[in-house]
Amino acid sequence: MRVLINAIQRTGNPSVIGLDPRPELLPSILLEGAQTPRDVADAYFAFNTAVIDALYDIIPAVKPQIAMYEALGIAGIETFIKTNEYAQSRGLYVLADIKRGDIGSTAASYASHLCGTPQIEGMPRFDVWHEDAVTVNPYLGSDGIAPFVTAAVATNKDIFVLAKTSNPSSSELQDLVIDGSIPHETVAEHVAGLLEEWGESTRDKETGYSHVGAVVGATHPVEGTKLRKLMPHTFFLVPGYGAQGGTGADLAGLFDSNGLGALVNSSRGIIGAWKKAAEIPEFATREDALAFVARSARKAALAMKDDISQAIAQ
Ligand SMILES: O=C(O)c1cc(=O)[nH]c(=O)n1[C@@H]1O[C@H](COP(=O)(O)O)[C@@H](O)[C@H]1O
Repeated sequence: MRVLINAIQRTGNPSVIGLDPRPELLPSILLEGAQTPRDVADAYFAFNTAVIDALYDIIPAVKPQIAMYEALGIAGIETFIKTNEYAQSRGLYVLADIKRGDIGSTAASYASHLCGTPQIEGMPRFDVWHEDAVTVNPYLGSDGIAPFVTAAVATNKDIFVLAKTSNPSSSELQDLVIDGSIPHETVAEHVAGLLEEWGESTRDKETGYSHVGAVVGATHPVEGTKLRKLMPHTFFLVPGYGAQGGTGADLAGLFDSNGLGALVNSSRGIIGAWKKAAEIPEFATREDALAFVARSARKAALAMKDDISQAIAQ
């Protein structure tokens, strides 16, 4: 996590902005005349670059969610990749939200998201996705995770594994108490133990954090605070702030004693901030619309930064 931690310290801002474009989050002028997936994907790219340009100096990272891009097929995937490349060129850490999980041999192919295409003799590896970290699902256990850990260590990148997710029905599985376990623990707490174990050999001496992070939703602050204590070497990605109801007050227990250890995500709350403006002007041109999106996103991101600083200072 050293690269991410350096970026957080450089900006003094442990937040990540989710690049999750959808048609309803774009000013309609950007989609005027759109007839094909490529037209929509091009509008998404213009939208993303406007947001990145507005924020790159005040945030450490972006988190593009692949679902929104996959929905557009090849044109969408191209926009996802171009967005990642553009964000990296602006100095941002790209945490790609791809949530993969499969048997070991297939996971090894998915892990090429981090370490490049599988190597065939005489052929170089291609870093096709331009990602610094990915999200991973632990449901298949250690053989589904190991290839990602190997890829992350080989490339000095990171993975973030789902532990306690922000959605309301996460309790259906993650809060189940494992009968017979001593001390009694929930499934999420058991995952916490596994994450410490999976990351152990990859810990950075200076920061104490491994290459294996955990996803812990801001919407479950009591459980999150418990998980923070169970995972002293595991950096948290904290989604659920903003649009899902998580607030600054919910974040305090998720950071470590140095005010590090967590990266708080907001997607709709920032890229859709323009829709909440007291007055939305008629946009005469696409440039006007993008400038308004950019200004609103910056204002919302600065407010989020302040909110998190206050939570850490508590
Ligand atoms: O892995 C994630 O990022 C994630 C995990 C989780 O528990 N909850 C969660 O909302 N997310 C993602 O975080 C983003 C949240 O978006 P907003 O609710 O718009 O801020 C989406 O891209 C979700 O897919």
